[in-house]
Amino acid sequence: MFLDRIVATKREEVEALKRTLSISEVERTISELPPCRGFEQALIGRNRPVGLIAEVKKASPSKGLIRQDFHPVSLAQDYELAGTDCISVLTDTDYFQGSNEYLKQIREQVKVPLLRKDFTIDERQIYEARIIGADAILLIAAILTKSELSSFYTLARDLGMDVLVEVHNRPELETVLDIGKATLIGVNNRDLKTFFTDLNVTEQLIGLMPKGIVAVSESAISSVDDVAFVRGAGAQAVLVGEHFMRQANIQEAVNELLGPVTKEGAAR
Ligand SMILES: O=C(O)c1ccccc1NCC(=O)[C@H](O)[C@H](O)COP(=O)(O)O
Repeated sequence: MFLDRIVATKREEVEALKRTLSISEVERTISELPPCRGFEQALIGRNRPVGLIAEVKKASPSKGLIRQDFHPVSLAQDYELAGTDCISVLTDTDYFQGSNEYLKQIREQVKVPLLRKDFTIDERQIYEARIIGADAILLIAAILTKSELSSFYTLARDLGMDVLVEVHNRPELETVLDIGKATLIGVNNRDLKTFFTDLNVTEQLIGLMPKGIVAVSESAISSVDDVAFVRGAGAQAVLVGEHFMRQANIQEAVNELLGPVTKEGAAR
């Protein structure tokens, strides 16, 4: 299964990190870094009725190469100019043709809070995320134990980052809610094991979330009707990658999908 292959690759990457990243050294470096930009806060005070995390995504396991003419900084600048609340940057190299360098370069050029989109399975990756300039990390419930979800969440928060915790089914959501830490939860409409996508997953899971959670609908969103559907289901924000990556004019595409900026920030 593809997800198992991705996690196996991450285990190899973590072994390499163990040789190159000293936690005491990175803790010193991190203590001198400026604070993170509020990722979750940007979604709460969103620029439009529905918040947007726009993704910088060159390729994917399900679709192969998505964007040939791929200039990550220029894409991120277009997203920023279009009033995107947050940007997600895929840093996995083997399966998404992403890079830590892309996130570092984008960090230098845009002010929008950044999500490091990767498959976190070890605490070293969390330190690494902070050092390369992430404001938030993704924790995927499908690949972590309950105890890992809890301890990785706490570590990321201790390092000043926000955490988007991703679920795809009811047992995963129940585990996350049982831990009782997550305030920002993403429902992935894509089953990462089969790649099958279904926006109804958003409707099913957001209905089970308590009040106070910032809920994000992720994946397979490509039309105004899709946005209206997940918004009607209770999503305060959407995470969109492939649809934007296939457009020639990114700024126009953002405004067509989400509507114009209204700065209708909403309380939870
Ligand atoms: O996108 C994939 O094919 C994929 C396969 C296996 C694991 C994760 C995968 N994608 C990560 C994501 O969650 C998406 O990049 C993100 O939600 C945006 O989705 P989309 O708008 O459909 O590009």
